[in-house]
Amino acid sequence: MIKESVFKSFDNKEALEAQLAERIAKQLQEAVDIRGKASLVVSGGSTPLKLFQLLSHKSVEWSDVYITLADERWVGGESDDSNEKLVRAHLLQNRAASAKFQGLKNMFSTPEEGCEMTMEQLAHFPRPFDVVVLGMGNDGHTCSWFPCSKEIELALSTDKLCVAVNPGAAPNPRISLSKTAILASRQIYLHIVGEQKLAVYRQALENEDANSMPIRAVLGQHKTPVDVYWSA
Ligand SMILES: O=C1O[C@H](COP(=O)(O)O)[C@@H](O)[C@H](O)[C@H]1O
Repeated sequence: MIKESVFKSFDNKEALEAQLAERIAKQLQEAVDIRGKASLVVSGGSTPLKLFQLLSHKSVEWSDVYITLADERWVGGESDDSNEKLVRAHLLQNRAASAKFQGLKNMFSTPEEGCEMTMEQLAHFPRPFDVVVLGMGNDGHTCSWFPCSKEIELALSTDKLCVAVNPGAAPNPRISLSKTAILASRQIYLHIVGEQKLAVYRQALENEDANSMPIRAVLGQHKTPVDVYWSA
């Protein structure tokens, strides 16, 4: 059994998003006040869209905030599958338009070829990351740590910042921050919505086999605080 992390439950997603956006903004500004700069790692997919919009209006010294992605699909920046496109359209707007964003996808044709360059491009990021916002798929994946991929053990064991992933059961080759990179953070949030994700989360707490449900690699560790934000 995995010991449950901080679990915050909301009646609706709007209440969750409002509180999470407020908390992230506060932590980013505190990091800027203390260290002169802050770093934020966000996930893609469908869940964080409104959270991004709320965050973009927050009063933070955004020009001192470095933003990147937990994972990316290896597709062009104009594709609807691009996590970078989502971030550009919904987070890097309004007050947050001046944040320093670095995407994970580059001009190489595969994530295997592009991985080294991505790591170089992230080398100047303030670390440990101040805030990491993760999502979770119904198969228990987080970042692009897919249980069905042949790279899952590497993603969960490498000391490198990034790993190329070919999910098998999900579309598009991916690049993902590694478990080592994600856990080297001051605060992780797991942002999940709906009864199905709640059931997946509860199933993840049942044992520690991270290869079959990679979210366990985050929930089953005690080095980095993980707050779970769930709404119906
Ligand atoms: O493929 C991905 O899926 C997860 C979960 O996405 P959601 O649509 O269920 O919110 C996401 O966290 C990850 O960044 C994305 O690449």
